[in-house]
Amino acid sequence: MASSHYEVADFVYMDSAATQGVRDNWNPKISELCLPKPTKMPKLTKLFTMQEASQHNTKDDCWVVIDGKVYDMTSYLDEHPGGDDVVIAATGKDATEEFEDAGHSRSARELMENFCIGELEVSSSPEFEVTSKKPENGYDKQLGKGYAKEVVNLTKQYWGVPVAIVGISVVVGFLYLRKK
Ligand code: HEM
Repeated sequence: MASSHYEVADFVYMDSAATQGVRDNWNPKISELCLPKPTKMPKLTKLFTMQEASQHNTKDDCWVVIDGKVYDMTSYLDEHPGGDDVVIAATGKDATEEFEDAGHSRSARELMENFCIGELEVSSSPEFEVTSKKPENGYDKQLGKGYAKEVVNLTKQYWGVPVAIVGISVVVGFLYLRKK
């Protein structure tokens, strides 16, 4: 009988006498030998920029971005209990707040996974300023056809550090001069 199970066993016999013990107790299932468990297969996620997602903003082609994921709602618009206009108005931006404000049920959240087509590229989130020219400093990340000015964000986040350094230097200098 030539089944895949026997073909694998024959291959072991051809190996060497050292495999004798292994061979005698050899009874693997073919699935255990060759194939990774399907649950461990990596999932490929398509990434979209906000620029790209925002081009799908009509009744016939409607994508929304909710919580970092991109949903193609075109086929569901007519059935959407909240209407199509609210959804179309929420295209081209992060619609998480609007989605949450509508108080969607658990079944709505399960249903929406059927429309997920990918994820948003992190560097394309709206807090990044988009410029068409590549800036010269090293902080900027590429974003679709433009460039995200991450330096704007870094400045916002770390402005306190230089201010603290300057403040401390002024106080120390002042005390030093007074002592003299
Ligand atoms: C794939 C995405 C979405 C799915 C599957 C979905 C599904 C649903 C469902 C099933 C309901 C009925 C109530 C419930 O079961 O929660 C609903 C209501 C509603 N949805 Fe959505 N929705 C989606 C996206 C959005 C977005 C992006 C917005 C707004 C920008 C929105 C606004 C609303 C509103 C205003 C209601 C009516 C709530 C009410 O009348 O109480 N939905 N949606």
